[in-house]
Amino acid sequence: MKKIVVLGSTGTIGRLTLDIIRNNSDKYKLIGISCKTNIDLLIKQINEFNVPSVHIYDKENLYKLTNNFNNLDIYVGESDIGKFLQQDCDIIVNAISGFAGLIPTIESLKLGRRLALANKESLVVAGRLVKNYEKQYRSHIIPVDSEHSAIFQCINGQNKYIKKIILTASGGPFRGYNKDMLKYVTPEAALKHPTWKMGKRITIDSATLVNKGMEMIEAKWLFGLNHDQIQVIVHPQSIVHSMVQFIDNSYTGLLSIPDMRIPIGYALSFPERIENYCGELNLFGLNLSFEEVDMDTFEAIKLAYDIMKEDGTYPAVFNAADEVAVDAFLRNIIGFLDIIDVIKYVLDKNKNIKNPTIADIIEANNWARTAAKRFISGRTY
Ligand SMILES: NC(=O)C1=CN([C@@H]2O[C@H](COP(=O)(O)OP(=O)(O)OC[C@H]3O[C@@H](n4cnc5c(N)ncnc54)[C@H](OP(=O)(O)O)[C@@H]3O)[C@@H](O)[C@H]2O)C=CC1
Ligand SMILES: CC(=O)[C@@H](O)[C@H](O)COP(=O)(O)O
Ligand SMILES: [Mn+2]
Repeated sequence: MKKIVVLGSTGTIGRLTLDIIRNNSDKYKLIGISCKTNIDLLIKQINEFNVPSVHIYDKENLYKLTNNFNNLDIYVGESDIGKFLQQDCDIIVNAISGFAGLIPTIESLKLGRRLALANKESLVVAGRLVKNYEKQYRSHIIPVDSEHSAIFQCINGQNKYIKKIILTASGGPFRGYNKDMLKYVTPEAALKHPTWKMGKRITIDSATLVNKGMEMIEAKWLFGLNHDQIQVIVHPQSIVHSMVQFIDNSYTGLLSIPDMRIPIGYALSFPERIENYCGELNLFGLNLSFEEVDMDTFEAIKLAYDIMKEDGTYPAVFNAADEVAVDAFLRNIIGFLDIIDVIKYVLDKNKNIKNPTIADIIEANNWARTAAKRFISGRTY
């Protein structure tokens, strides 16, 4: 019986992880969960899984927990995350969204645990440090992101023979649009992802292709690649979750229906596999297509190549500016194309720090948020 902690259990990935645990109660026991504000759902999860300990980021609704439970271990705020994770467990799933996932990633790695990592931001903003912690504390990151789970499985121990990886992108809801068409698209339209059901921020990031830019950086660190070993192609059906091309020009790819329970299940069961109740592929009904990515319209891919080459605090600034810009777009304060303009402006103003410490990265994140907010509110920095 493996003991599991799920960080961000109230989110899309968190809820799907609980679904796998629910269906494999002979293999997995949920011993800790966390959320930011959604205490009502957290309470339902505590009751269903009889969870003994929880972490909440915001203390605002703490009273709801203390009123309902006598024997629950409750941890509150960022300063408590290390203590919360110290309990005896086998796998920590980090399904927190955004920069907030970084410290929980580091605390998990310091404990030498298996980390099933959905929070791609941790690797984007601090990839080198995160990989160093993994090595130093003999912990093990298993990717949850569908493309990276696919690549992890496709490499199959043959890292030294990789020529390049081919990261597939659905192209999002605006595939084929030009900049004129993108000018007036609404948050409602951008939230209609063609193949996946996800949280709001990542769904908007898929529409701008910032998500794919982040995934390029994530892949660089996870698999130790150079920027020129990473190719992005558009594959609208989201059936081939990515491919690896080896030096002999053979390719391996991983196919399944687009259902995150498959890569989450693999991150829990690795190196074994568990049966899954997700749908099978109808091979005879498949119509797979691949297209070049339009980098002039979707500039995030070009930016990601530049950021990978520059490294330092640039990736943290890229992520922070995007988090602020996406939030402003969702609140109808800026337009769709402004998202990338905000990111470019903030990157341009940033003084890059090479080989940053965690403190440098946190500072760059805070600086970039302020710069992005000022730019959005019409002031320049
Ligand atoms: N959804 C998907 O299919 C995929 C997601 N990912 C990655 O997984 C991560 C989660 O995505 P997704 O599930 O879609 O996101 P959601 O927005 O659906 O869920 C986010 C979760 O994180 C919690 N959370 C948010 N902010 C904080 C914070 N400051 N401190 C602690 N907890 C916090 C939320 O709590 P509350 O509910 O209380 O707000 C919620 O449980 C992201 O990094 C995303 O890029 C990767 C691949 C696919
Ligand atoms: C499910 C998953 O892994 C997402 O990150 C997905 O990749 C988003 O789709 P896009 O390919 O449109 O970015
Ligand atoms: Mn992905």
